[in-house]
This record gives sequence, C-alpha cells and structure tokens, in this order.
Amino acid sequence: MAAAAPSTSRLLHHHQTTTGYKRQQQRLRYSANPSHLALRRHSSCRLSPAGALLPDRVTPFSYGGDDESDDHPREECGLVGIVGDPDAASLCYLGLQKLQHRGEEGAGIVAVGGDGKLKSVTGLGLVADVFGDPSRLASLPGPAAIGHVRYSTAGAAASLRNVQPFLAGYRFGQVAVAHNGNLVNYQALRNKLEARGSIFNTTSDTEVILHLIATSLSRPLLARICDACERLAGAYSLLFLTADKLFAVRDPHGFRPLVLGRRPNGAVAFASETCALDLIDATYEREVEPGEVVMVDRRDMSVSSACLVPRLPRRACVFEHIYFSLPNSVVFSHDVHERRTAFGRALAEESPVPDADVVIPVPDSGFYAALGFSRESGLEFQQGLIRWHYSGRSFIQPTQAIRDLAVKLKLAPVHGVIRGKSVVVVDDSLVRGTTSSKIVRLLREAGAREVHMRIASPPVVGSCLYGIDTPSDGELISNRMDLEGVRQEIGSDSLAFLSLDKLHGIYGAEAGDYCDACFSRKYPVLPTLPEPTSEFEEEE
Ligand SMILES: O=P(O)(O)OC[C@H]1O[C@H](OP(=O)(O)OP(=O)(O)O)[C@H](O)[C@@H]1O
Ligand SMILES: NC(=O)CC[C@H](N)C(=O)O
Ligand code: SF4
Ligand SMILES: [Mg+2]
Repeated sequence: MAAAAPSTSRLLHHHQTTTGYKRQQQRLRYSANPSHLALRRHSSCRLSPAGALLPDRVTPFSYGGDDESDDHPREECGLVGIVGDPDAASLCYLGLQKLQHRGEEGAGIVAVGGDGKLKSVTGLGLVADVFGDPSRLASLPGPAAIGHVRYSTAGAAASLRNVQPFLAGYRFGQVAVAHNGNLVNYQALRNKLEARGSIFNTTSDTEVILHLIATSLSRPLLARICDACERLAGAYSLLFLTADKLFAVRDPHGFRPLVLGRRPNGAVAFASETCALDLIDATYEREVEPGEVVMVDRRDMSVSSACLVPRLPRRACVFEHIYFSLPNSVVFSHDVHERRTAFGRALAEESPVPDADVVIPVPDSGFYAALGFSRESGLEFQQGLIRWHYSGRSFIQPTQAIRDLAVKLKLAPVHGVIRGKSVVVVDDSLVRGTTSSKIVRLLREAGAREVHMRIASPPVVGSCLYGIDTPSDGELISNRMDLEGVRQEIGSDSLAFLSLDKLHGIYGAEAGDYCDACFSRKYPVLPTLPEPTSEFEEEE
C-alpha cells in the first residue's frame, strides 16, 4: 500500500508574497510521500551521478531529417501562464507570440471559465495561425489560462494530439499541463502505466505526468503533483491548471527556465522567458527555483511554495544563453545579451584575427557575440549579412541550383561591407555546419578577400537529451571531424571555437551550475531504459 496521505496542514504554507524564497524553501521542504517510497523510486530511475559521461558510441535519440528546415538545432518549447486577470487567455496568446522562437510546430491555450470549466484550443503551426480566427480566443474567456508553443522531442511533430497543453478529466476534476523539457525515463514510466491499464491518448512524453497524477494516492493535488514529478527523470518546466489553481514546477536540476512576474492589477504571470512578461506588462520577480512547486490559488490570489525531493545539483542549460533564448530576456538570472557579448569578448581574446578589416554577425542570434568580439578586438562592427524573415523554414526545392538560390533568399551579403575585405564572421554556435558553409560561400561570392569564422561556443559533440531538438550525434559535424576537417568542410580561411574552459571562466564559480553536455558529453541524467517491473503492484 502507498504511504498515508499527508494532511493538508503539512502541505500548504501560504504567503502573499514570493520574496524571501530561499528562507521559505528551507521551511517548506516537503515530501509528498516522505520516505522509502520516494527513495526507492529514485533508485529505480537510475539517476546517474552528476556529470556521468555518456559513452561515445551511444546515440540516445535520433532527431531531425535532412530537409532545409533541419539544418540547425531547432528550438524547444515555450510556456506562459496567467492567474487573476479577466483577459488571461489573450495575455497568454500575446506571451506565446513572443515565445514563438521556442516552438513552431504547434500552439495551444487552456483557460478556466467563470463556471470553473477548463476549455482548450490547440492547433498545428504558428501561434498567429492557430488563433487566426478571433472566435478561437473568444471561446476562452476567464481569469486563468496556460499556453504552450511546441517543438517536439518525443512523439510525432505533425500530430495535433501531441500539441499542448493537454487537458484531462480524472476523478477529482479537470487538470491541464504544459511542458518544456524532455523526460529521459518516459518510456519506462509509460510501459509501467500501460501494464497497469492506462490508455494513452498521445505519443508525447508529457502525457505520463497526467497519468502519474491521476494514479497517485496522495492528497491534495499539490501532493499528487509532487508525487508525480518525483518519479520523473530529465528536464521539465511545467504549468498545471485546474478550476481554481495554477501550479508552476521546475525539475530539481533546473534545466529549462521558468520565471514569475506580476501585472499592475496583481495578476500573477509565468513564462519561459522574461521577454514574454515584458510584453504583457508583468514585472519580473524571480525564477521558479529548481525543484520548486509554486501554487497560485485564484480564489484569494495567495502564492505558496513547496519543493520536490531529492535536491539535485543545479544544471541550467547553457545553450539557453548561447542561442535559444531571446537576447532581451533574463534567463537563469542573467541578461542573455550580456552573456552573449561576454562570449564574443572571450572569443576575441582567445582567437583574435588582428589583421582583419571588419567583424560581422551571422543574424539573428550571432549579433551580440559579434558585438563583443568587435569591442574586445577593436575591429569595426558592421552588418554584412541581411536576414530575410519571410522565406519560411521548409523551403524544399527540387534541384541543387534552385536550392542555392533559396539560400540567398534567406541570407544576403551587403556587398559594400564585404568586397575586398578580410572579414571575421561571428556566429553563436556551429552544429551541422550547414549555415557556416553557406555563409562562407556567399561572402566569397560577394568578393570577400578572406573569411575567418569564429564561433562563440565550443564544438557541439553531443545531442541534447533535455528538451532541445538537436540533430543526432552522427550528424554533428564536430563529432565527425577535427577542427581542420571542419574548416575545410565549411571552406573558411580560419576557424576557431570558444573553448569550454574559457566558457566556464565566464561563469566563474557558477560554471558547475550549468549543463554543458552537448559540448562535454557530461550528461547530468542518463536515459532510463524501459524494463519490465512489478513496482506498481508493490506500491499498492
Ligand atoms: O551549424 P548549423 O547546423 O547550420 O547550425 C547552427 C546555426 O543555426 C542557428 O541559427 P538559426 O538559423 O537557427 O537561426 P537564428 O540565428 O536566426 O536564431 C545558430 O545560430 C547557427 O547560426
Ligand atoms: N521541446 C520541448 O520542450 C518539448 C516538450 C515535450 N517533450 C514534447 O515533445 O512535446
Ligand atoms: S545538452 Fe546542451 S542543449 Fe541540452 S540541456 Fe545540456 S547544455 Fe542545454
Ligand atoms: Mg544562427
């Protein structure tokens, strides 16, 4: 049998403000099922010690295809949640627009109406397309809502069923969930749940969370959420919505971001990045801490907090700073543009090009790294490439000649900046090498005398397991060749990456708080292989 459900008074520690979090967290340290059960579960999750090396041969997941849209790491997912505003769904919609860069495959919003019923609108494609018909947003009135934009990591991309938030009914009412991250023990959990009779509606990893909540024997919902999350391994920033509450959760490693803010009318807002808070006039207050569960009760707008067990070392995704997040966001308590500028400065220190004429960024995300490179080196900064934003991602063309022209549609050189010059081109990252190869070709065609490629992050040698849809290990160019091989492949006169040591140096004492597995292959949590087990039967 499961441990007795803890009483409500042990669970809820209300406070009207969310400041002084660390103090509260010590006070509120809480286990839904304290105990042997939690410990046994975690040992069965096979959480690896922090920094376990994934063997070179192992290709954990296979992502991506080979069309034009898969040339680079795709983003991940974005979350927005609002409680206490009569226009909650519309605010979610705007926030999701701002987070569109985090997911283009599908979007959705679940809102709670005045009658306490949850309603959902989801669709494949961009936020503006899904909610293009105004009646769709109009069908979601009410004071609380959560929204999601998706790039899949598990489960088919083109399946409407996999588009979040997921909305389910169970014996205690309705609950919706939105997830950013990837669960590395999802298949193992799903096998166990299916063996007990659960019927799955999607092929997404996220759905196991709802089943774990429904089958938990703890009370109340906060305890069920803690119970469910403590069985998950991997990356999860989550928003849950019920008739009267919104919960925000981050996994104990804190891989993915999630922040909390407040609107002038007191409404509480959650978002993956602060750029979404800025848009909806919500003031950023703080991060949801790794391992924290924040609960907002819309009836009295009280905010309370609990934390998951066990406590694990912080492992925030460094790639959020390098590439994924928008530069005007604050992520993991750092200004993203400030981090990128520092990466560029460090790169200029480490791998200067003293005789070059000009520094140009690869738009969009290479901008601040190039600015940093220019400031550190004293070389002139110019916009030498113009990014055309209307070409779409899936531009698949029948012949190589037409494909070459299509590349020029997306990125165009500014001839006056390039012609006859020795050019330093700075990009934030190099993954398959496709972007760099194309750019070197374009710049040479535009008359560049020399092209020096500088990458403001280390070579990507490992696929992400934690919510970024990166290509498989075999498709990563730096996995297949050494530095000189990559240089020849992309065709530049020189090539240099920021070293991992230098990257760590920028973070100083905080360096160990970040996941850098795609550069180091030190994976904080290894995938759990599915295996038959009678664990569920033992627990009942
Ligand atoms: O080596 P590759 O496989 O080509 O991938 C790396 C490129 O992909 C990303 O840019 P992306 O075109 O996604 O968009 P952004 O810079 O505009 O955000 C990244 O900034 C690099 O430029
Ligand atoms: N990139 C993500 O965060 C995706 C969330 C979830 N794993 C999905 O595939 O839908
Ligand atoms: S493996 Fe790379 S992209 Fe994935 S969480 Fe770690 S640092 Fe981020
Ligand atoms: Mg780029």
